[in-house]
Amino acid sequence: MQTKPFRIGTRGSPLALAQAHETRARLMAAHGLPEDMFEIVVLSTKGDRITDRSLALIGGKGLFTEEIEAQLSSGELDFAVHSSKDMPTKLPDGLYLSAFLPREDMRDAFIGRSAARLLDLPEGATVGSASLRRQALIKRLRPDLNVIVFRGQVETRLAKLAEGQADATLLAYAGLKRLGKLDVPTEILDPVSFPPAPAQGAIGIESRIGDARIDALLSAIDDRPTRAAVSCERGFLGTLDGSCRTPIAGYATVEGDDLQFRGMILTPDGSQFHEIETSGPVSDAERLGSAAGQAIRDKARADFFESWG
Ligand SMILES: NCc1[nH]cc(CCC(=O)O)c1CC(=O)O
Repeated sequence: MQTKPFRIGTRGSPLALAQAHETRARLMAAHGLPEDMFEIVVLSTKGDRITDRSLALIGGKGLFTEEIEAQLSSGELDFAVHSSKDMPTKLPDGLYLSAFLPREDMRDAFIGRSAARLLDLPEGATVGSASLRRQALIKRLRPDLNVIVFRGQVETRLAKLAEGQADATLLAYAGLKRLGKLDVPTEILDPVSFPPAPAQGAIGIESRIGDARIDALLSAIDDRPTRAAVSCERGFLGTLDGSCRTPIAGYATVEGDDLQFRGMILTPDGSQFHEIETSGPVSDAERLGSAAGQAIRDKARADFFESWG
């Protein structure tokens, strides 16, 4: 019988804390455990401390997870709550994504000041985003727009927008919803023309491989359809490029035993892109994603993909 509280690792941003609290609430409900059986341990990561440079330039996704993973591996934490989107495709030896909460809306939200919709922005308007994927997708649809780097927490980006540093910005709808900012978006972008990042909107829980006690705790809140969709999307991402230097987009939807996936890769300026569509059984989720990655790579090799190095 467990008597000491479970130690849950998380970053300290309001979004990360909301995700840790949601995870705790689901575990309390699933197991009938009191709140004080879960201790939320807030850790600062390199990604949180460095806010003035593009993530792609300072080393990519691992920046938000290194410190937390070190404490998971050493046993100081029992499990960690993450945005699955921020997780590198390769995790440190001995750790894995052991559970996923039911996915929130996966789409991107557009927040416009000078127009409510992306396609209605005036010519040459400025859009703030630090995401290479969003930058490329914006340029693909609106090559005239001026994209500037917007980094930092959701609140920071919204403040920059309100100050007039840009005419519009884009954020994950899921994050805005989790922060209770439902009325902030002026448009929810269609995922076919503006596909989300792999694993966007899915809270993932990382823990040690072979920790039967933690596996038993977490399996009660694991959402199988979300696991399948995220496995497929991460399979796609992993085959193409594990870092975040390449604009890669894609999402899977699951209905019963059937999984559908759409993926896209773009040049950073959005002038060239390739799309792929596939479907198959949920049991093949990861393989479907990596095969789609291989297929889109083959399609693209002839023209632009090779030149990315
Ligand atoms: N890279 C930051 C990040 N990581 C996860 C989310 C949103 C929540 C999610 O996708 O689950 C965000 C903010 C954003 O893209 O607006």
